[in-house]
Amino acid sequence: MASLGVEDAKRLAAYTAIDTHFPPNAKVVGIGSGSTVVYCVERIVQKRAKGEIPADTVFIPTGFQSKELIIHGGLNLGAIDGYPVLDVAFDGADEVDPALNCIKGGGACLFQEKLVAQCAKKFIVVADFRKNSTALGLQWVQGVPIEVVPLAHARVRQDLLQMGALTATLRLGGIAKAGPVITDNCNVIIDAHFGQIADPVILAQNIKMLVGVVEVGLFINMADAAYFGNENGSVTAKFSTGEINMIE
Ligand SMILES: O=C(CO)[C@H](O)[C@H](O)COP(=O)(O)O
Repeated sequence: MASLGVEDAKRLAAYTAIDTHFPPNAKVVGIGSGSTVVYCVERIVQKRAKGEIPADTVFIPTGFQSKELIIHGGLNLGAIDGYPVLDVAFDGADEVDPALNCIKGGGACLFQEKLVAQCAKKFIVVADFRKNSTALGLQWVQGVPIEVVPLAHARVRQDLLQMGALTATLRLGGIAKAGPVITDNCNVIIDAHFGQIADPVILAQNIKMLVGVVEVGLFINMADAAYFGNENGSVTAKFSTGEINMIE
């Protein structure tokens, strides 16, 4: 029996999702952010070279990293303000619950990721087995990423703690940058851990109401399908309909 490492599991999920959900006549396709999406682009480039993907398909990034992936893959780059309707978008996730609600924003790209997902007729999540969870907040304990206007960070952190967050931390750049991570939209990120999230819908609404919050890394009822690469070489495909397929 195969025993895949995390990177191979990511690649397996990404390739399976692209092979299954990339429309043969796709006009506009969204590309998410993170390390798993790299394998989506890898697969798209392979298929395009074989003529299985139209040469004129336009690809919409969700931030700096995916823009670079699209350019370096030799794909046609578009922008979301020029293409507000997408055939499909592929993106990673930090944690996915059985209803396919997701925590996203581990790479600080959640605002553009949510905008692109919202514009897509289909939103497909790709991830490794670690992200397949029974409830949000159980496995991704760094906290829900929240994009905040810099001037509001102190107040929003206070508000989150009052709302019941166990921690609400301004994300710092570490050794790469003195001070906070600055998003592609020139904002900061607060990671707020609430423990196991009982009701992600209400939590997302309440956080979004706070003055200074641009977007919340809780993606509620957005994903149509999620593909998880497993250690044994299979892929678990979960759908918003509740259907689950094991692809061996
Ligand atoms: O939301 C994201 C970036 O903001 C990523 O999609 C998420 O963090 C998953 O990343 P990876 O594929 O590297 O595990």
